[in-house]
Amino acid sequence: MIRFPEVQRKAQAEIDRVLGGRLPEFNDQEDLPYISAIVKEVLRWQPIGPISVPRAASEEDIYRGYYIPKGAIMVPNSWSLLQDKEHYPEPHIFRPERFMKDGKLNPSVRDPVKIIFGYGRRSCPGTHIALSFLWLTAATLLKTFDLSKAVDENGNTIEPSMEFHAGVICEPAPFKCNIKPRSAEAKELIHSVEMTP
Ligand code: HEM
Repeated sequence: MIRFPEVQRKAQAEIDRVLGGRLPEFNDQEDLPYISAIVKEVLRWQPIGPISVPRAASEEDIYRGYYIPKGAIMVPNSWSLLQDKEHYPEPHIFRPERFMKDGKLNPSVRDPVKIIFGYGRRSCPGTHIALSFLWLTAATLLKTFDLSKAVDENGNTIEPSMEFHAGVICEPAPFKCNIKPRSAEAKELIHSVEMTP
């Protein structure tokens, strides 16, 4: 959101139009398709698991002309599937709109969820809970806070480095930013859900 403020503005416009002055709930998902599109694009654009869990071939096989001996270890390249130009034109660009059509989610676009949570019968059993919480966290943050670039002591904007740690789990390197309540009303909403000990 810090790097792509126009996405943040569009998401907040959708949230304000649909929710008015209240916080999002799980059952708002259908009415907030752009938030769902952002979650899909976040999972696609910089996948947390660019390669998936290796598999061993239980039998020998031939796939697209390649001979695969029994016992061969195969490493799924999720990154390459998520960067496939045929499914995601200009794949290096962060563009949630690629998942939308006529104001709704477009079911004909390949869903990154089918890739990022692994494959087959050992795919992630936490998929639904992870997606629900990702969605609710994104919607709640965007409803209540403005995220923006930090400013240094001389008043210069600090651009986020956009560096990512390489590894089995790929996460962004630490970066400075501003996170501020959007309004006095947003502040009240935040305090209204504060946990009491
Ligand atoms: C964005 C969040 C998450 C991502 C991207 C993710 C991704 C993955 C991937 C790629 C695998 C390997 C699947 C395969 O072998 O094909 C996996 C396995 C697994 N995940 Fe997740 N996961 C997430 C959240 C969660 C959560 C919230 C839970 C639990 C509540 C969970 C529980 C598990 C378990 C138990 C396995 C091992 C399944 C098995 O080997 O049979 N995951 N996950």
